[in-house]
Amino acid sequence: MNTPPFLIAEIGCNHKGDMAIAKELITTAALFCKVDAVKFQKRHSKELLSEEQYNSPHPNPANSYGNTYGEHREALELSLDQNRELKEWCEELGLVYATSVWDMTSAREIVSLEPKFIKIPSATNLNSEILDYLCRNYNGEIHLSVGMTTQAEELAIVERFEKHGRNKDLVLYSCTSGYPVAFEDICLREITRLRESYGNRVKKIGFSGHHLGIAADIGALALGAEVFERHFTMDRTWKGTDHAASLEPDGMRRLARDLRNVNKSLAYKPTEILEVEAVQRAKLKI
Ligand SMILES: C=C(OP(=O)(O)O)C(=O)O
Repeated sequence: MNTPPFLIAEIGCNHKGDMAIAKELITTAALFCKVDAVKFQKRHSKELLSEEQYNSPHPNPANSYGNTYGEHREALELSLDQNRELKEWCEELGLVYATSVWDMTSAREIVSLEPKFIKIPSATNLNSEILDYLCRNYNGEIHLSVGMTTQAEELAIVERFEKHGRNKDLVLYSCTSGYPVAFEDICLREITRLRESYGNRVKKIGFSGHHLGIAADIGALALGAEVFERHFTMDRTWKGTDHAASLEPDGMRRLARDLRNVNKSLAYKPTEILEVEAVQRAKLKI
């Protein structure tokens, strides 16, 4: 029997800074879509951004929730206490809660919540201070995306985890960092390359998708990905970069269903003629 796929609805900042929307997304992900986990993002924008970046306008003003990029990021941020409340809400609904951490303060804060896993986004995977901190101070799984990352950087990341003796807690995600990603840029065979290079050095290979539809995720499953992350929103037309690259509830529900069904079907025939076929063989075969 194949390991069941693990599907994460990436809420990220799609709650728009509103706890009611965050809870509605969690409840829908649990009860309607039946995913395994939901994920958020934690940032301290004053720590993460230079003063100049903080005070500059959003590069795409139509997507901005504030007068500057920094204000925009703050408007989309939930506090540590709010994250604690969301984790409790997830637990009540039987969902795994997780968060990606974008800076050291966020890493320390989220470690204190003791989630089942913590994610390192592609943008932060070269921050050795965060990687070392998590390897030393956090015992759960560490999930890490390799969008915007060279193969030499990728190897150095895996070696860093090995040096800490934490590589068997590492889930490495293939990812193309684009919003949304065109089909020709998804590059699903990167999953095969990651499996061949690191399959026996890390815990699992995953796929973090920012594309349209759900077909590519099924391809990723067939190529051996075991963990799947897709952005999740109540409405793809809402303002913001991630919404357009997200699945709405019915898309997420169909993805969860199809991943599980295709996973069951990925097998060789255990006998040359299956039981179901024996009946047909007696009736139909000439
Ligand atoms: C941006 C994130 O991930 P990825 O690099 O997989 O898109 C994230 O997890 O916050």
